[in-house]
Order: sequence, then C-alpha cells, then structure tokens
Amino acid sequence: MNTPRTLGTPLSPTATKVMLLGSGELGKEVIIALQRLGVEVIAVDRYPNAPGHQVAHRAHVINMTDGDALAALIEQEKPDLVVPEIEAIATDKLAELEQAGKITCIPTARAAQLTMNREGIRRLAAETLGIATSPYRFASSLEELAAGAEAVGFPCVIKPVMSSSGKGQSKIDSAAEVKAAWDYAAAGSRVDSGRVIVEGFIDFDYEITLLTVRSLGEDGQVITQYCEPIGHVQVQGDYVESWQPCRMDPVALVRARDIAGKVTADLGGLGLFGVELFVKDDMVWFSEVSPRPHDTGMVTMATQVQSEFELHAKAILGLPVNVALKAPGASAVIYGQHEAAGIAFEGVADALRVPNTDIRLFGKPESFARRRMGVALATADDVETARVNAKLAASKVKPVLAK
Ligand SMILES: Nc1ncnc2c1ncn2[C@@H]1O[C@H](COP(=O)(O)OP(=O)(O)OP(=O)(O)O)[C@@H](O)[C@H]1O
Ligand SMILES: NCC(=O)N[C@@H]1O[C@H](COP(=O)([O-])[O-])[C@@H](O)[C@H]1O
Ligand SMILES: [Mg+2]
Repeated sequence: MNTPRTLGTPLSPTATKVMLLGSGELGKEVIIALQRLGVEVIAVDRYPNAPGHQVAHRAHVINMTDGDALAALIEQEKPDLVVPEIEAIATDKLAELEQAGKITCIPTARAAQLTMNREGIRRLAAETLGIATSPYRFASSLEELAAGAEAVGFPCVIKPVMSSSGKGQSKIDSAAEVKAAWDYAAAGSRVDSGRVIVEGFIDFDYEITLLTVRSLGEDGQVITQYCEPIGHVQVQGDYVESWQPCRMDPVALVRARDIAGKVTADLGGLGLFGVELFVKDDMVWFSEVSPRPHDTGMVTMATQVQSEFELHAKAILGLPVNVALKAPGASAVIYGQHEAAGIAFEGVADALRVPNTDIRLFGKPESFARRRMGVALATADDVETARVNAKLAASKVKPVLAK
C-alpha cells in the first residue's frame, strides 16, 4: 500500500477491519486508538476476556500457534490488516497467507517470523547488517550451551530462543551454573524448541528503547521517524520502570538512530517498532526489536502528543504521524502480587493524588505474583521527578484478594 487507507464504517460493508493477534495491555491500547478512527477491530488471544477482548468489536479465543486454527479464523473474518501483538503465533502460516495475497500482515510476515525467534533477528542484525551486538552462540543441548558459554565468556545471559518478558532468562557467572540455566530456559520457553541463545553480558551504562515509526509521507514513500529515547530498568529480564526522554551522549544518539533505521528498513512494512539498545559512553549495541508497540513505551501515553499505540494505529493505516514529545515523564509497573482470579485494586485514589499521575489497570482476569496488571504514569518538569512520582503512584495501588 502506498496511499492512505479510506476508512469505512464499522459493522457495515464498508468497514476497515483489523485483526489483533494477541490482545494484552499493548493491544488493548492499539485497539482503542483504532476504534477512535472507526476501524472495526477483531481481538484474538489464547484466553477469554483478555484486555483487548474487552474493547474490541469481536473477540476470539484460539491457539495462535496452531496455523490451521489461525488460517480458519482469518478466512472467517477476512481482515484488511493482521496485526501481531505477541511473538508466539504461527508466523510461518502468516507468511504463507501473505505470499498467497490473502492477508496484509503488520509490518510484514517476515518481520513477525524473524522476531519470533531470537536466532532470526540476531543473525539478521549481526551477520547480515553488520550491527554491533553482544557476542552470542546458539545451543540445542547442554553440551553445546557449555561450549557456547565458554566461547562468549562469563558473565553471560542465557535465554530460550522463543520467549519474552524475561521468561526463562538467567545470568550466570561460571561454568558451574550452566546446567541450572539450561533447565530454567527449558521451563520458561514459550514454545519448547529446546534451543537457547547464550550472550556475553554487556556492562552497559543504561539501556533504551528507541521507538521508530515507518509511515507514509505525502508522496506515498515510506518515511522513518524516531521518538525521543526511552530509558528503562529491567528486573529479571522484565521492565519495571521507564522514562522519556532519556538523556544520551549525542554521538550515541546518532548511532542509536542509525541502527534503528537499518534494522527497521530491513524488516520493512508500516508501523511502529521498539528497538532495544544498550549504551555505554558513545557505544551502542543492538539487543532486539519488537515490530509493534513496546512495553517500556507505555510511558508515551503520558509523554507524547501521540502515544506509541496511536502512532502504530495511524502508521499501519497509511496515515501521517506526529512523534513529538509533550512533556518529560515516566511509567512504573503494577504487579499482581497474588495468584488468583478476579483480584481487586485498593488505593487507586491515593495513587491519583500524586501530582500529575495517571493509572491504567489492564483488566486481566487472572493475577500472578509477577504478572503485569497495570501501570502508573507521571509527567513532570524533569524526568527525575516523574520517575519518583510514577513509582510512588504505583506503590499506592494495592492488589488484594477479592472478599
Ligand atoms: N547480553 C546482555 N547483556 C546485558 N544485559 C542483558 C543482555 N541480554 C539481556 N539483558 C538484560 O535483560 C533484559 C531482557 O532481555 P531481552 O530483551 O533479550 O528479553 P525478553 O525476554 O525479550 O524481554 P522483552 O520481551 O520484555 O523485551 C534486557 O533489557 C537487559 O536489561
Ligand atoms: N514484553 C512483551 C509484552 O509486554 N507484551 C504484552 O504483554 C501481554 C502478555 O501479558 P501476559 O503474559 O500477562 O498475558 C501481551 O499481549 C502484550 O500486550
Ligand atoms: Mg527485550
């Protein structure tokens, strides 16, 4: 597509139909942004009442890694656009359907395929595009992992090739810990491929997500724009707080944009990407990329003129976008803390009394101790104050077991 889409009326023959594959907290916001443009949205996830299910025109529950089930649902709904929201889907089937001209996948089926598996995106970035990354090896057995760890050196980080939000990830300091890391990766993999990546540990000063948007310009050509960098802190491979803008060495910022530009140009298509980068002084390493909104980018709901979700929604429809920052701000995660269905949240009023804050509760039907159930957002004159306030607001929200 190189012209903007004409938008129809939902639930009518002119409807512009978008199908989200994955309907968590990130998809929920993309859906709301699409709904505002009168797009008909079909939300799909692996369990009922996922956050995005609750705000879409229609909701479906299927095993999205089952290619036949996925193809059948696409055939039934005939969406104009298919928008992957998680990695764990039958991306080979999406590629087959795209090849046959049956779907338009966002940003491309190939991007979904390459980023579903760490091996695909890592080899593309490091070996094809020549971009700096941590040293790495792949391993399909404990013996290969032990050899890979020796090759990249200690400390190193071991991750299943198919996992996200830090699941199955561990950092080890010696050969004695390799077996525990192998077993932990096997347990945390979202698709048990029995394959892991071992990466040399990068002793970075800080890490960022560079939200990068590919949208259509007035002449129908794709243009690439960069949001202000987002700094973040991760615990056990999962994001706990983020802030924007993240102050950076100017040379590092140029390098970060250059890497993000190269990677997203290769992946192609339209939409927003979250490019994860490690930074030390003026050196920048590529870590990975989400061809979709990024969890650390939830901060943009407070900080940008158009949130990352609105940017994604507009870009995929061929519409122009505005990546401008509105105010410095921060986000802090609210975890479930309990293992139970239908939990309640006390203290929301206290949280909202913290100056210039807001709260999102995702509405996930079931809580786990470390499941992300909500996020606190804050803006301020400076990022430091916003970080303090976002964390304070998040700490005031108390997940409790329903009485
Ligand atoms: N090689 C490395 N050196 C130093 N830190 C690392 C390395 N690999 C991962 N980390 C740390 O672990 C975090 C999570 O890693 P990564 O992004 O690869 O996992 P993930 O499971 O894909 O997470 P998500 O889905 O949330 O992006 C990184 O943001 C970083 O803080
Ligand atoms: N880092 C990726 C990420 O943040 N993905 C977001 O989390 C949801 C799954 O949450 P769940 O595991 O609680 O169901 C996904 O659907 C997506 O919105
Ligand atoms: Mg990551």
